[in-house]
Amino acid sequence: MKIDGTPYRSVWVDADGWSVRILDQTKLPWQLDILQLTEADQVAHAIRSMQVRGAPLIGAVAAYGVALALRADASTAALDRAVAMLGETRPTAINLRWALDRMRARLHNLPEGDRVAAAYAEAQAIADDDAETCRRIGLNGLPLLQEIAARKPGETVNVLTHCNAGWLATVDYGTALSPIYQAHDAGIPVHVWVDETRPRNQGAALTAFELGKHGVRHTVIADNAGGHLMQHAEVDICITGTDRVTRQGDVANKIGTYLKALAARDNGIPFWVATPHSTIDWRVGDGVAEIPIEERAEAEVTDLTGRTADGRLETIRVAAEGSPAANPAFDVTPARLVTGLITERGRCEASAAGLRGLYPEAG
Ligand SMILES: CSC[C@H]1O[C@H](OP(=O)(O)O)[C@H](O)[C@@H]1O
Repeated sequence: MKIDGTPYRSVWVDADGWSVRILDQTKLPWQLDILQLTEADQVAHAIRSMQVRGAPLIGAVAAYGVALALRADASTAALDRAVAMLGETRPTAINLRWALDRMRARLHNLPEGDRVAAAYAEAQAIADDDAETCRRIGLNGLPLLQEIAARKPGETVNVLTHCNAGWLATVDYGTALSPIYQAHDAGIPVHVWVDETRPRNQGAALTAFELGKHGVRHTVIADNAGGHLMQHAEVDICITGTDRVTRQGDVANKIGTYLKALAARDNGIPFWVATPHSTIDWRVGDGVAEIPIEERAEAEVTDLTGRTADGRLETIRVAAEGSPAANPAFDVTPARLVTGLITERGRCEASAAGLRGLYPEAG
């Protein structure tokens, strides 16, 4: 996607042919800092600190982290160390495990001398696959918005989304935002209610930034405003991303998603989840019982980072001194509250049968 006319992906190999470039998402929307990563340890830090974030992007960047590790040491021990280190950075998004498993399977049996080139090629394939997958998710989600527009000709289609599941959360195009970009580009009058998404404000900072740069009408709202807007017919559809979909259709996503799904169900509003194949965890059935939920630092809840009037980034404490905080970073929405899944292969109901229908090879 573009920022002020310049095309970007969220991760790419530098012109030097080996170092890895990322946008530092902890500085957006205030600063466009492009970081150069030269070692696997820096990739691990970038994922852990959320300089890069978003399930598909985490997987793609970790894949390049393996390539950087092998460039320094192509031994099997180094490969295993890199996979283990990168795999421990964040526990909920299954894309991380998916990408690392794919890299290990591709590289483990190769002669050491062939591993570096193969690692960069496989990481590039993962990145290219993600971009094309997300573009297709947009095409498969577009009819949902076209149907709403057809029901209310000339009126705005109002979409509510949570967190950031745009191109910044993927290699390109995004997942939940991909159908919105397609609709906007097709001339459908679309407006997006952007949940600020406490505590890290991925919505207010990143989704709003993305939509603004693409010219999509949007309004940032407090996380707790969504139910009210749904009660007053201000929301036609909810579309979110996900960090892990179970084989029965349960959905792990940013904390607060479950509450939005409850409000949507109570108000008869469709609640769709956009997911690439790399986010489906076929080994897990009951998401609430089985998906590990990342617990992040208390400071993310007690403190807030923003830009001062004179343009400086500053972090201030917003919670009472001495008060502890809890910070579960994700929750699980049971399949019964999900209207359907938007994938690169089409749309399906959030169920084992629905998923097997699109992915028969999953067995
Ligand atoms: C397209 S995946 C986006 C997904 O990832 C986000 O989590 P985080 O910002 O902590 O990486 C959030 O759950 C989004 O829905």
